[in-house]
Amino acid sequence: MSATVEFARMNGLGNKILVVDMRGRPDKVTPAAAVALNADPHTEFDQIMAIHDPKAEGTDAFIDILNSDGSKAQACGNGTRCVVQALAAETGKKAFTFQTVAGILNAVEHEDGTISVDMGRPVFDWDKIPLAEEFHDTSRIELQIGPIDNPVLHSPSAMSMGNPHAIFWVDRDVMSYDLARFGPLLENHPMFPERANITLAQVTSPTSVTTRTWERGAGLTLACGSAACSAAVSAARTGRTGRKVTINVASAKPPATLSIEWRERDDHVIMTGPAEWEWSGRVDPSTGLWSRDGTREAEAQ
Ligand SMILES: N[C@H](CCC[C@H](N)C(=O)O)C(=O)O
Repeated sequence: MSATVEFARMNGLGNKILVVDMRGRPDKVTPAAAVALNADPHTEFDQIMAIHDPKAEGTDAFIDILNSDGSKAQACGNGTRCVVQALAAETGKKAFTFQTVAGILNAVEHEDGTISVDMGRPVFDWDKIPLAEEFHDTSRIELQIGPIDNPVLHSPSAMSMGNPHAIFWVDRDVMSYDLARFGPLLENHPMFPERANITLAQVTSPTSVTTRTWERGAGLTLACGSAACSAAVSAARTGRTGRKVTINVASAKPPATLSIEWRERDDHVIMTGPAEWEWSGRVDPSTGLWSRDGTREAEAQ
């Protein structure tokens, strides 16, 4: 078995993704490899999407998702679009069914190159998100940060989109908050036994929401697809918007949008947006040692 495999550096609205081709191998991308790749400015990333051989009939691949701290994620919307683009370019297929630890995901690439991912059903039960305390209604939970009588952020909507999310509603520019400071405190708050992705959301119309996210296990990222889905669902669930919204991802560079529909007929959340290939190379999935295709750097390594 070769020591190295192909990988591609891609992004979804600036969310930094490494797509690693582990097909035909029994091993996994190790947490140590993830940490090493993230420590190098050329390969630093938010998520690794490792494509493995399918484990279940009717699926195209099993996808393992790692955060940049080496921890596992159950869902990654932006990364899933990157996987679709990579596999569509390789195979010419347009529709895919993936298996992840969180379940089955269907995705399709459209004529215009955008990609829709069916992210499945949102989960609102407090113990499945999971939260540490019982809440009958998780659309507004008791949690605040800042001075007790004048909190900076409070009463988030909590839910799982396969992975845990807390959405804090704000009424001014999401970029004006010190999320680098509050993000880690909230991600690791005792309310979230499996930690949580933390999103600031400003509703700008009945069909649009602006978001910015601190990701569990990855920190401040330019964009987060599952958080965009969670903001859209939570906005509709609390009567702030309808079930079809445009999410303006304020931190994306340049600022960009995702279309999200929380489908009435089957409760599924459909996320549509772009993916972008940047460059390819080879990587050792156990150590993270890598080289880039077609460059001197590759020859040197
Ligand atoms: N960037 C991803 C989410 C990563 C989730 C991860 N930070 C976690 O739940 O641990 C997305 O586009 O959905």
